Amino acid sequence: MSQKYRVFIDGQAGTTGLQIQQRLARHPHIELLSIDDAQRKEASARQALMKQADVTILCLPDAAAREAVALADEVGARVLDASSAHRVQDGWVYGLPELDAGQREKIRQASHVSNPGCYATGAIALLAPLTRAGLLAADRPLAINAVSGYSGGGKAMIEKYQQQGTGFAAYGLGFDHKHLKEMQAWGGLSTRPIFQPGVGDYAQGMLVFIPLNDTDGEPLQRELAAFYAGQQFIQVRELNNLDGDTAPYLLPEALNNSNNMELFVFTHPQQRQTILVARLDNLGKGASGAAVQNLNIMLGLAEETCVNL
Ligand SMILES: NC(=O)C1=CN([C@@H]2O[C@H](COP(=O)(O)OP(=O)(O)OC[C@H]3O[C@@H](n4cnc5c(N)ncnc54)[C@H](OP(=O)(O)O)[C@@H]3O)[C@@H](O)[C@H]2O)C=CC1
Ligand SMILES: CC(=O)N[C@@H](CCC(=O)OP(=O)(O)O)C(=O)O
Repeated sequence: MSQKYRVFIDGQAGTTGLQIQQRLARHPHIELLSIDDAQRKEASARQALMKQADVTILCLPDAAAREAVALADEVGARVLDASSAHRVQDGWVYGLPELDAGQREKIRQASHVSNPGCYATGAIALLAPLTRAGLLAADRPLAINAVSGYSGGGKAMIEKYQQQGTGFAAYGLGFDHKHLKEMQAWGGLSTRPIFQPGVGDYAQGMLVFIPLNDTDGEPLQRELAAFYAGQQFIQVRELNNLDGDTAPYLLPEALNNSNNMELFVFTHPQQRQTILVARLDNLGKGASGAAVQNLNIMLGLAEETCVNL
């Protein structure tokens, strides 16, 4: 196929934007429309590029993303939004292609696709098949913990960590993290979970944990393995399968620069205690890799093209 699709990245100079740009620069079917640096926050220049583009990818803070969508809608532009502004909003399709059997087709047809949050990608991938199968009750009170590399906080956090080496920090202690809504909505939960993340003194890579008391892990692992069988980017590991090289530790950086995500189930059958874990690159399957995967689906291109850095 020789046709090239035009893509404009609004927010191309940010962390997510740059990573998408790097991926798309070598994409055989994409021509990147770029904006003059001096004009990158000017509405009219951005809107002109949105009009020319087959898809505009928004890599902006939430408020700026909302404004950009208004500009895009005025010229009927197709949008893929990496921000958290539209993830549970009517009229938008949630860009997790592996969510269920019909999600890819919804993404392919959509004019407005919202790329999932990094933590939410891991939590929803673990929860959705299990709540749907009735193996986890929708109203079960859950706690979700996670650790992310500092690149998850964008340019400001990267600068802070690189200059000051701030060390590990726990947050989410106000019970209001911005990924909670999408975790609950797409994870199939009727009860709001507690979500308590942390940021580590390393650049990228994340682990998302869901500990479960009074629960056997084996049927959960079986369901996850069956549900994701054949998916290119989600690998379900064997029960209690720690990395051979690094056991007893599970390292957050193992999938960096890839669009892959691993799901693990650790269980103690006698104690009936289980921990579900997702491992992914917050900038890969958690952001830019996922955005390129969604873009490929929106344009009817091979899903795996240039999703890895
Ligand atoms: N980092 C991550 O792991 C993930 C981030 N995201 C989301 O992606 C979006 C971008 O995040 P991230 O790349 O980390 O953020 P960054 O802070 O690294 O980049 C944001 C970019 O947007 C630009 N910008 C801000 N306001 C405007 C505006 N009004 N018009 C045009 N450009 C503007 C900024 O410009 P300037 O350079 O001048 O500041 C900057 O280049 C956010 O919504 C974030 O939540 C999603 C998943 C993961
Ligand atoms: C370490 C860190 O600060 N992480 C960010 C989440 C990054 C992310 O996924 O952002 P989006 O919701 O825009 O997708 C946070 O907790 O707010």
